[in-house]
Amino acid sequence: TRTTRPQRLLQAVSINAVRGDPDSVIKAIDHFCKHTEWAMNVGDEKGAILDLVVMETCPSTVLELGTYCGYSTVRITRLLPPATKLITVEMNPEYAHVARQVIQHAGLQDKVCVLEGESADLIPKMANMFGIQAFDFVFLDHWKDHYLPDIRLLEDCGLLAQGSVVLADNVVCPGAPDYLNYVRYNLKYSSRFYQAHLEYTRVLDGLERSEYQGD
Ligand SMILES: Cn1cnc(CNC(=O)c2cc(-c3ccc(F)cc3)cc(O)c2O)c1
Ligand SMILES: [Mg+2]
Repeated sequence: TRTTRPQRLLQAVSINAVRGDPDSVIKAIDHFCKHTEWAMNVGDEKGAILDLVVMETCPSTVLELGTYCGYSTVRITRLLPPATKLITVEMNPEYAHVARQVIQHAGLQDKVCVLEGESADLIPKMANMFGIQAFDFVFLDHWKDHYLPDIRLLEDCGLLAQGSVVLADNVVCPGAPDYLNYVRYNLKYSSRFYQAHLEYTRVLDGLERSEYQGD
């Protein structure tokens, strides 16, 4: 096929979504994935849970690992007050390029920094790069076997503080068993599971919300 799935998703956004309207971008992507072509966005059902957790956290510094096409980036950023920044990390340059255009279509480009590269390389540089102490909210949605090493790296870099909330997608499907075991049985976290379904399907999945209790 000439075009890639992310490019076809972006085309659906540019045709069906209103420029500067994040909700119309979200609706256009969900419609595309339900009626045209499945894609690994967090989706509408888990997205509504993501919205609730973001709203109750009221974060001022946000990190997302795994941008893909920017669907969850738009979902989160549309809920943030003007002064806040969201940093999102994507290792695949083609995904990052599509995500920047989706984020721009939503009119949220001034609140988002899309970083290209490996999360393990970038996390240790973030405090200096952005002049931040800790992240109030972290959304994990990248390679599932990177969830555990990356949350440990965030701890070691002092980027989690008491009350920091880490929300992880796909803890059932595809699954992140080592990560779940860590956050559920480690006293440094208070963790709870939100049962849902894999985006746009009836397959069971869910999100794990883990609150850092401090050192
Ligand atoms: C290539 N790549 C770049 N980033 C990533 C990280 N994301 C995932 O792997 C991911 C995968 C699935 C999924 C795929 C096939 C299937 F049959 C069931 C589930 C769903 C998700 O929500 C995901 O986030 C993968
Ligand atoms: Mg996911």
